[in-house]
Amino acid sequence: MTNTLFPVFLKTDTAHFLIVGAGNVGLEKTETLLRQNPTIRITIIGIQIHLRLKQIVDSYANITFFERPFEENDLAEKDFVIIATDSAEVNLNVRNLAKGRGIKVNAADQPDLCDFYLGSIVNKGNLKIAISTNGKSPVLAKRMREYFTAIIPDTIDENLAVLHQFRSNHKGDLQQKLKDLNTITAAFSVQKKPGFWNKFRRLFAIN
Ligand SMILES: C[C@@]1(CC(=O)O)C2=NC(=C\c3[nH]c(c(CCC(=O)O)c3CC(=O)O)Cc3[nH]c(c(CC(=O)O)c3CCC(=O)O)/C=C3\N/C(=C\2)[C@@H](CCC(=O)O)[C@]3(C)CC(=O)O)/[C@H]1CCC(=O)O
Ligand SMILES: NC(=O)c1ccc[n+]([C@@H]2O[C@H](COP(=O)([O-])OP(=O)(O)OC[C@H]3O[C@@H](n4cnc5c(N)ncnc54)[C@H](O)[C@@H]3O)[C@@H](O)[C@H]2O)c1
Repeated sequence: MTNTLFPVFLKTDTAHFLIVGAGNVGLEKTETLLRQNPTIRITIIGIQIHLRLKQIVDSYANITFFERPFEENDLAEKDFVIIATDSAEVNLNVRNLAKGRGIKVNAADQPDLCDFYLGSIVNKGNLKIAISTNGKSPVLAKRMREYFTAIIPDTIDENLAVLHQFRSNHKGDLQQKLKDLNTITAAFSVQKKPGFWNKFRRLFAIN
């Protein structure tokens, strides 16, 4: 097995993230988290802070910043750590201390230090797709995000609302409910769109 990653969808309302490093990468990762949940709880540590990140910190009550070097106690009561300093030594130290406490770690440019990777995310209301290339090509993950964002209509969220309603109101037994749900979603079946995968193959020049 060469790809053993298991995607999960994390509830961010209850999670507290620690970001160590407040430069370009710290900024990018903060924006990435905020894009999914503007009220996500984040603590950021950095000796110096990127100007734009300072503006973000100042405008979000849910983000706390400490302008100093990382200390072990920063890990207290954190659920996840994103490591983004420009010192490989500091990054490794933070990772080892976090591991000792059972806290899961992402290190921006060091896959070997990561317990989890951040994915590229397609957002269509309640439909969310997370994309990974198993660390092989983040830029392809970005391209795939752009592709799926373009081809999936925004109105999919309206379809979801109707389906949710139907699902909640259905009075039949489970077998009947499943049958009916499959029937009313038949328009989304791949078999109904034979041209789709050919177009996809052409786009990515796959033989
Ligand atoms: C998906 C996304 C999420 C996010 O970070 O938010 C993400 N990277 C994104 C973009 C991106 N990152 C990089 C480029 C420059 C082009 C290139 O190198 O390809 C671009 C493209 C761009 O910016 O346009 C540089 C880079 N990234 C990593 C390395 C180190 C290495 O590979 O060894 C290097 C080289 C550093 C160097 O050379 O110095 C490593 C990782 N990057 C990952 C995630 C994880 C694997 C995800 C997967 O399985 O695919 C992993 C393993 C760890 C992690 O960071 O979680 C986000 C897309 C957001 C979007 O949707 O737009
Ligand atoms: N900028 C990018 O897009 C990019 C892309 C790929 C990889 N990287 C790598 O990622 C790392 C970070 O890049 P960057 O551009 O964010 O660097 P940066 O210099 O902008 O930021 C580094 C941050 O780490 C902080 N820091 C250093 N030692 C610390 C400590 N002991 N405790 C707390 N904070 C500490 C600094 O104060 C600063 O806020 C570098 O190793 C870089 O090579 C960067």
